Amino acid sequence: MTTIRNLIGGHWVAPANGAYGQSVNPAHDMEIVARYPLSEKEDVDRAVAAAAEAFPRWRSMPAPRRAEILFKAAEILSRRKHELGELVTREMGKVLPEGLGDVQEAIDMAYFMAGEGRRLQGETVPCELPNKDGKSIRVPLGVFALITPWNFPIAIPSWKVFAALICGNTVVLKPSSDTPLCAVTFAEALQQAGLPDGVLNLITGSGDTVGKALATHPDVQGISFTGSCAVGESLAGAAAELHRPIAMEMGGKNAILIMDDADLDLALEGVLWGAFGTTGQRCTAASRVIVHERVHDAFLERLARASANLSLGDGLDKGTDVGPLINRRAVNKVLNYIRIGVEEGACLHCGGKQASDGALAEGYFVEPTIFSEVLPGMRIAQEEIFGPVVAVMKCGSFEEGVAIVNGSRFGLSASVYTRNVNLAACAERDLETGLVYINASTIGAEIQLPFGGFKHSGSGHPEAGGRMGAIDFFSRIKVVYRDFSGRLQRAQIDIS
Ligand SMILES: NC(=O)c1ccc[n+]([C@@H]2O[C@H](COP(=O)([O-])OP(=O)(O)OC[C@H]3O[C@@H](n4cnc5c(N)ncnc54)[C@H](O)[C@@H]3O)[C@@H](O)[C@H]2O)c1
Ligand SMILES: N[C@@H](CCC=O)C(=O)O
Repeated sequence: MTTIRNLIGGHWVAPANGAYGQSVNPAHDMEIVARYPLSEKEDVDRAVAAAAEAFPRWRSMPAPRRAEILFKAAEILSRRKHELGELVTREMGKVLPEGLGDVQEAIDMAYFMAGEGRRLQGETVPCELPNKDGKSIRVPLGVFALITPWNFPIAIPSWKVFAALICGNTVVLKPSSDTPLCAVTFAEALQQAGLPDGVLNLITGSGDTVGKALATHPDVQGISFTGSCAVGESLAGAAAELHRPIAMEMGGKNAILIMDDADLDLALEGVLWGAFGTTGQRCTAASRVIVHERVHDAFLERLARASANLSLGDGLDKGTDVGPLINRRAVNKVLNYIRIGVEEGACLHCGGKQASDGALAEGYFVEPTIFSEVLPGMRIAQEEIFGPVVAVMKCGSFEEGVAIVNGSRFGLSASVYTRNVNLAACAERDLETGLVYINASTIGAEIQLPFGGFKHSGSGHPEAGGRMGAIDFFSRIKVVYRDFSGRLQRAQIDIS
């Protein structure tokens, strides 16, 4: 077990109150992975002060020089990929190939954002008057509060940290209390890469205390939040009052639509991976599957057979397909939704129980669960469960299928399986989600494009990835006019 500290102004320091919490291995809940500071407002104040102090020098460093540090961070993360991937599996529970993928996403993001250091351009435009020019430039905002969840414990901090830093901001990162050691190890890699003191600060502790104090701190200029709708929307109200920009990446109720002409082998793989990969704990997880009535029964039977063959276990074991849920609260939440589904009259087609045979009793395991005969309005088809539970529905046409997909308060990711190019094009146009996949599952977005949801899944600023998303959110545009005529030009033209 490791005892971790907060990172403030380049130093690893104990919390002022001396209080600690524990993160555990969700596959073996007796194994304590780390003790982490249960920080309070005082610690947040110190971290924000350190970030504010570091800001002027970091902002003045040319972006290509800032990029060199990010390139180095990418190299260090690559060298330490296996160690970090295993840590992700131990602290968060996802299977090792996904743990390694989590780290790889951070490496990709570091390289991508480092490249952006040479492309932080604005524009230069011709002016209406002679001897005058005008340009727009990108400038950083100042100190950013970065608040992150546990399900991508290295990748998600990296989305925010690298984008904020390359634009010249300094940051205070508040990771989830379920995965503090992952965040600390990530921050250590950036320190090793030569990041100046105070540019990245990290404070652990509860959301209600540390997260709230950070998001509402008077010296914070912007907030980037990824997590649940309930928390995100509460922060949005506070951010509006404080007049500061906030990006919110929140939950989903993502759907796969399978048409009668689809390649069913491909669709089956997409549903299995989308619904049960990461134990259903992705914002993009496929939790609704809408199947054309002509292929519904055959597909359902194949899906049930394939999911019954998935092997549950410790994600570090080679044969494991599905790891544990993050904690006991998550197990109770998922089992409660399974009970609700049964009460609502859906058919519990397979799974549905906590798995507790042998070593599984030591962890937070729930069987991959399929409900069939689900109606679109049922709670299991509308609310984010965030576990290995999928609701299968039937549709009679493409239009009906699209209406079911869109009949949700969420709008993060959707996919369609069809061999008909016209239907694929219509899906691309008509699906009301920030991400649309054609003949691929709802998960597995790439970092070089913006990532964000419509409706209650996001704030409409897709700050996670891509130039249009991240760079636009973490910088603002300043316009500069230079008049080098040396005289009053107003008289020469009708000008407002
Ligand atoms: N759209 C995306 O990109 C994306 C990605 C991953 C996860 N998610 C969503 O995240 C959720 C799961 O993550 P979670 O359980 O960690 O979410 P959560 O909302 O409980 O916590 C997210 C972060 O917010 C902090 N927090 C909690 N209460 C707070 C408050 N009052 N003020 C400030 N901060 C507070 C937490 O400590 C944590 O660091 C799911 O809903 C999932 O869909 C979304
Ligand atoms: N990057 C992941 C989603 C991250 C959130 O949970 C995906 O695209 O599936």
